[in-house]
Amino acid sequence: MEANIVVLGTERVGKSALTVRLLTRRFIGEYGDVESIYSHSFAVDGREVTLNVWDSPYSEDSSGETSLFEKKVQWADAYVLVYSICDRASFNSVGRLIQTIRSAKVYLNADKAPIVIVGNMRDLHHRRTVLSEEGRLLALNTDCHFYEVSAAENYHGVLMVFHGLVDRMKDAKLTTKRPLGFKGIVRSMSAVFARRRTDSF
Ligand SMILES: Nc1nc2c(ncn2[C@@H]2O[C@H](COP(=O)(O)OP(=O)(O)OP(=O)(O)O)[C@@H](O)[C@H]2O)c(=O)[nH]1
Repeated sequence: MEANIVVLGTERVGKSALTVRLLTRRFIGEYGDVESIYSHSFAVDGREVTLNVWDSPYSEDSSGETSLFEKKVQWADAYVLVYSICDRASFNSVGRLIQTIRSAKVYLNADKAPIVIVGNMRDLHHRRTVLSEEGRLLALNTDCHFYEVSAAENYHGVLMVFHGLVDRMKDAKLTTKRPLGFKGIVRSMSAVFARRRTDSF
């Protein structure tokens, strides 16, 4: 099984931290503004699963309808929408993202693509402005799944987010990887560690 996953959310909510945690098990603190697709393979019930995870720095177009944003939505088989539990605006934007994704997918006749809502930075509970119940309620009302995690402190929680998505996609036939149609988007992990800034788009 091969599946494409897009990680979305407003700025500095921990999108790269979650992605890098999944890939390397490490939390490195600061991450470059690198637009990247990473491939990650692991075994589930004896079958190899490959996830192509698209992580991008936040920009205004992440909540809009630009062609790059639409391309991401179309490319993805599933979505990880991240907010920070210390940032109410980032939580509010998740609701809007769900609507945008769902309308695009309805248009594409693929509106059942799983969406996971992730409240990150759980370790900063003393600065919390979004209650767990609010995240859970949003997920319930929008037929999404919900996790609260700390990319900084816990690898297991991050793993659960992505493995949970795999469980939901297992029965779907996601064996065909759709081409992106442009080159130069795949960056190596070394680009993240080197904090290299790119202007590929
Ligand atoms: N305390 C804490 N800090 C975190 C956590 N996750 C990420 N951070 C920090 O939050 C900041 C932003 O993290 P990033 O992963 O770069 O966030 P992003 O959403 O990719 O940001 P953009 O690229 O600007 O869109 C960094 O300083 C991280 O170290 C977490 O779980 N706990």
